[in-house]
Amino acid sequence: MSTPNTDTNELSAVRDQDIQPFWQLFTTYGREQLPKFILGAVASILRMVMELIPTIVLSIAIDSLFFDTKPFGLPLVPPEWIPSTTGEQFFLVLGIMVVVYLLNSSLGWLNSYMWNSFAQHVQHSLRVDTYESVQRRGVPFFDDRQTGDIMSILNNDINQLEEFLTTHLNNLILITVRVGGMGVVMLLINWKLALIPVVTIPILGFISHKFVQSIGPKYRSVREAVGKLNNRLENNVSGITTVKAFATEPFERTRVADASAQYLDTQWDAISTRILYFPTMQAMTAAGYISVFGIGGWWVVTGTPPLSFFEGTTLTAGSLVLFLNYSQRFVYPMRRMGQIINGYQYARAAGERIFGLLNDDSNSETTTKSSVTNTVEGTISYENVSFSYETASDKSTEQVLKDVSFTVESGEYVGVVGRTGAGKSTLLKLLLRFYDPDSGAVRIDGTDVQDESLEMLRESIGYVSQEPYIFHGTVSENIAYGLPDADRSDIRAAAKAAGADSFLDDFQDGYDTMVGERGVKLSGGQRQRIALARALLHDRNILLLDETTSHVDNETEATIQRNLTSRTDGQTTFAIAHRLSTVRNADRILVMNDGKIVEQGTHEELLEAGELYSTLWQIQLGNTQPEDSSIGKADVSIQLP
Ligand SMILES: Nc1ncnc2c1ncn2[C@@H]1O[C@H](COP(=O)(O)OP(=O)(O)OP(=O)(O)O)[C@@H](O)[C@H]1O
Repeated sequence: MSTPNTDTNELSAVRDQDIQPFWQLFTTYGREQLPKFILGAVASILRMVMELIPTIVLSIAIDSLFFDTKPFGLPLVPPEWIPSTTGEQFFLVLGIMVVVYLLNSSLGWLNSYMWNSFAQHVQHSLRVDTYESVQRRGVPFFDDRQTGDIMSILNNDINQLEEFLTTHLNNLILITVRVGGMGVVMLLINWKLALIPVVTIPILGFISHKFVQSIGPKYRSVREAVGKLNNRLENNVSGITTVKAFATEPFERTRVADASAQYLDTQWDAISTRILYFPTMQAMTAAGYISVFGIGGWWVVTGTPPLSFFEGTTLTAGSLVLFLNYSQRFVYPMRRMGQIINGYQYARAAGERIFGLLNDDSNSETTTKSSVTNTVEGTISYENVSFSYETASDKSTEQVLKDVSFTVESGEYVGVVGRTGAGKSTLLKLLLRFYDPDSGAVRIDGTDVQDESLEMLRESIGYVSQEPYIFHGTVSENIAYGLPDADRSDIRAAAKAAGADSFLDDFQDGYDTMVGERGVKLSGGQRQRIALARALLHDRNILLLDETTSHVDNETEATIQRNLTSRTDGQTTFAIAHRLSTVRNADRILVMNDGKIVEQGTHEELLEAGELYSTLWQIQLGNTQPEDSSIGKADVSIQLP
């Protein structure tokens, strides 16, 4: 039985697991890049220290050089190093400023270089690993999920983590050092006056925290509304011909307007909270700044502190300038704090989704034992195979294949026919191990396919699915998919055998024609023939053709059949077909009905038996009408042989 996901929203449900995304990110992906991270962090810290120095030096210059109220001295510098004349002292201050600003710029460059390199390399490794992990999943994994959900992990979530590493984590270090450094310097100069700006830090932090708490759910609503609006627009644009054909433009306009209005409402709700945040932060910082200016200014002007609390400490004009400069510079970093917390929340959620996927191996394709066969002869047997799909939304386990048994000799050409939904495609998918049977075994050359290496198994099989996928690129790239070194003449020969040469020769760019996304520039029949050519070029020992020529005209199909007969000589071939003429000349035809093989034999034998195959044949000839209402329209409408 397939191993489906029973949770429709499993990719978001992984958040509930005990995942420490940042720990895992640093221990698994950051380890190799650790020197860059450390160097970047050190540069970041030193840079912030450098930023503190000019204001300190300015405050000393004001007191000692401009107003001469204090003897000249520099913290941490021995007095014997200090020059004696005012002019020399001034040039020392000037020199310090120049060196500090030069160092600051160099450290800024080093910090950005190391940090970006660290984040980009981590992002790259993480994306490739996550893609590989997705690619390893079995087909049931993809059956139960929307492509958009998987894409959003591979793209948005990984970008979100990268942005956190590049911007927010770096900013966090910068802000901590800057605000902490300024706080410490002020406390050292006048701890009592420093209490005013320092006390604003936790208040600003609290406001930021409250902001994030209230804006978080609003952003989530915005993202949901964006998702709905995108889905609606994508659906409508993709289905524009249906919209036009059914003249439903007014109806669709209303639906788009509704989705857009929902987006407007949620976005406005978020904006009205956001625009309150920054002025509040500014007002708080301004209150601190004005208090420092009021108290400090009065103190410097009168020479005495305005309140008895401040007695026992001194304040000079230079120190006041430093206090005012530092308190004003609190606003910007504290504003950023809100963005950092926001970014952290986003990145954490993204990390949980990414690592939830990476840590969960339950849907991965596995080979139970190592490869036991090296080359495949092509004898295939199904032994009492039963199978049912189980989907997330519908837990019913109605059997699609019921106790199916048959054997096909190497080199046999086998047609598979039957009503729509009889289980024909599923039968072939079990051979490819897209799904595993609930009971029974599928064997190739006597070996259970579950005991083969998956790679070996699939490399022995050429498969053309009912809706073949054409990649964006040229015709020849599509035919030679997976064989980049294929010879042009081999590509042409495969195309010829698949009946594609006739239309390719008419194309202006021939085999170099760009086919558009999913091959939109080709007709259905042309797409099928390119997919068939692709399978033929791979020249595998087993060939599975699922309705491969259903979209081509009878004449072309007859040509393809003739080519296939000679080209697939020696290959074990299964060909599913509704148009019975397609498999008329098969060595054997398996007739399926309701998950069982109800008849098998050659065309003539089956006609003679007068059972289901014979009925279907007569219907296709137009000699009879379907009596059994369960013979679907699709069976009746197919073309005459
Ligand atoms: N991935 C899937 N998940 C759940 N059910 C599925 C899945 N694929 C097919 N089915 C169901 O299994 C049954 C058999 O499908 P299958 O594609 O094998 O039939 P078929 O004989 O090839 O039909 P057709 O001739 O229309 O292609 C159908 O009822 C179908 O709805």
